[in-house]
Amino acid sequence: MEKIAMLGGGSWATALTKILSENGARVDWWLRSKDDVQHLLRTGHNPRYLSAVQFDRNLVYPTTDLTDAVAEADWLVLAVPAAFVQPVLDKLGRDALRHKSGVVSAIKGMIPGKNVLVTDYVQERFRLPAARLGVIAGPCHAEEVALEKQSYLTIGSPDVSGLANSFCHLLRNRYVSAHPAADLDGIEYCAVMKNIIALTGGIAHGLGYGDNFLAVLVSNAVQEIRRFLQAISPQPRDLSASAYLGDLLVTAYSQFSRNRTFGNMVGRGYSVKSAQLEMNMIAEGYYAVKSIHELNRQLKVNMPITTAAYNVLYERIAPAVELEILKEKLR
Ligand SMILES: NC(=O)C1=CN([C@@H]2O[C@H](COP(=O)(O)OP(=O)(O)OC[C@H]3O[C@@H](n4cnc5c(N)ncnc54)[C@H](OP(=O)(O)O)[C@@H]3O)[C@@H](O)[C@H]2O)C=CC1
Ligand SMILES: O=C(CO)COP(=O)(O)O
Repeated sequence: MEKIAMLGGGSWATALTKILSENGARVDWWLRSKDDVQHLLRTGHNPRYLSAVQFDRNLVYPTTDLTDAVAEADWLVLAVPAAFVQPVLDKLGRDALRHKSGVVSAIKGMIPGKNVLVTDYVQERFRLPAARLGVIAGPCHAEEVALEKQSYLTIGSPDVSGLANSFCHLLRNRYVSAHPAADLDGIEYCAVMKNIIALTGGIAHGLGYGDNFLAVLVSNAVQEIRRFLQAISPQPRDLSASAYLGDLLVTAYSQFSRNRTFGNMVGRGYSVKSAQLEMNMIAEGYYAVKSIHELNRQLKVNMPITTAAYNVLYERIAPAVELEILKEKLR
């Protein structure tokens, strides 16, 4: 039996724990909330995220003890939002992951302040070879996994035929298709950037812009993402694949999108703080836009959408003013 340590207590950790445990893996699940762990132990349900999902208590072992959760696992899956993951990882000893089959990040964000990809941080901190790292990507909302709607995941890793293939095998089921891919960095950066685009689309929607504008925003976003990836991680890649374009589309258009919802509130006049409080979930794009903007100070890629989102969220430019400027730059 494969043993997996799942880190994170939110929607995506809950959905992935459902998929993995229903496929017969043992999941040692680290959550930060003692109350949530107690509730899971008592009832088999995560009380605050996808609470309808019932877990098999012979396969799923919730705990607040991080070292315990990780100790015996073959695989580590990271599903703590990027803004909070570094302090969690830093509690583990530098050799704690040395014998794992792989560390797979399900996080779509960057380490704030350091502005590095989560897998780059893990590789450096735990001195792991790149071939032991992977990302879980693709257009997939936790809410639809809970409802067992057909979904597609891509596992990116330099070790396509080993790590990526093996992890796909752990995920595939009646309603989840999983495919391996080699472009770890490109997939991870794209997953970060699509959140910024969806957030900006949400701002536009909140201001009253319609579907015509959103379609143009998304088309321009593909070009912006292409330019950025070409500058930061140049290699041939097909951006129309679902790990890139599919993820951008689901986030930009879905009712479940946290980033779009957050942007929509900002467009309607909520402050960042009140939008965050009201959502009760994490919009990674808010943090990502700062990292990408700062990274781009050196790269100097033309990124009008990211610049607009940064100006609204961090320079306190009125959304209506910033969108007026952005609209002139789109084609
Ligand atoms: N939801 C989805 O459909 C998908 C999410 N992802 C990615 O998964 C990652 C996790 O997101 P998701 O599961 O959606 O998160 P949610 O928005 O569902 O939940 C938020 C999580 O963040 C934790 N959290 C909030 N504030 C803090 C803090 N200050 N310190 C530490 N932890 C905190 C919460 O813990 P608590 O409840 O204890 O407050 C909770 O576990 C993100 O990178 C996201 O982009 C990727 C694909 C799909
Ligand atoms: O990445 C995700 C789905 O693929 C989740 O992010 P959003 O909730 O913002 O769409």
